[in-house]
Amino acid sequence: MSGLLEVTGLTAGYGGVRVLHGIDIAVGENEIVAVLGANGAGKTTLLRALSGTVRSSGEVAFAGRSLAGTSAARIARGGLGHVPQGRGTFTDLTVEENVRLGVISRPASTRGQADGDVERIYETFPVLREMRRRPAGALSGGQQQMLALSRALLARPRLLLIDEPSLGLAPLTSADMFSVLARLRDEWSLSVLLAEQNARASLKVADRGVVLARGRVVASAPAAELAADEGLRAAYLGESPDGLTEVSS
Ligand SMILES: Nc1ncnc2c1ncn2[C@@H]1O[C@H](COP(=O)(O)OP(=O)(O)OP(=O)(O)O)[C@@H](O)[C@H]1O
Repeated sequence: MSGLLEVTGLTAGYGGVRVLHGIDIAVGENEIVAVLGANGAGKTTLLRALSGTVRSSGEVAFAGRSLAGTSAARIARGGLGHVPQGRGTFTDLTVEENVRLGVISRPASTRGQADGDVERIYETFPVLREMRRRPAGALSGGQQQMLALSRALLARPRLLLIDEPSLGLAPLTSADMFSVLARLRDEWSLSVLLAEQNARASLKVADRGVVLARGRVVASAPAAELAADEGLRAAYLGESPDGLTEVSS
């Protein structure tokens, strides 16, 4: 598997307080990698550091190029999309206006195909077509998450960084959300780096998982292996050893 994203020794923090202490992580082409960890482990900071929205040091290579010193805008245009926690939809704008905001981050050479991609998005998420003239604030939480994903897709990313897509969603909606990610990976030829507290559900769709604790990688393994490791889940993911208590998100 070729490494689309290769990160070595990544450190980052806020105002002089270091939060990430030398992270190594890789994502291959068409791979879904789940970054797991309890509250405050550093998942969000890792995604921010990769998208250039938090300053970091260390080596980050994306599609064979170093991202050192690259601005957040260039990183986005270079194919690394970021769907932050909280979705960031503009509730007064219509669904379609929100979707089309993604065009701004598109490489200039692909702007001509934007209409075709909007159509493809509506094929992927028919409910967004039905609601396209409605304000985004009228959508449910799960639909808003689809909208945030759509906007990111319109920027034509090769890798999507997605922060806690299941946050605040009812369990069934959140299960749908994870299966949507697997579909997007296949239909849009994407790789996905997913930050999640919901270990069990995210490991069902992920190929591999990486567990963070206090800003360090404490485990990295195929998803099935991590899912079966009850001791690890109890130690770092807040689940009971019998595996019956799912982490609430
Ligand atoms: N903007 C910020 N300014 C200062 N400290 C921050 C900021 N954002 C996060 N932190 C701190 O960085 C550490 C890691 O937080 P981060 O949000 O990356 O963890 P997380 O694993 O994503 O947790 P959560 O699931 O709660 O989002 C925490 O100690 C947090 O308090």
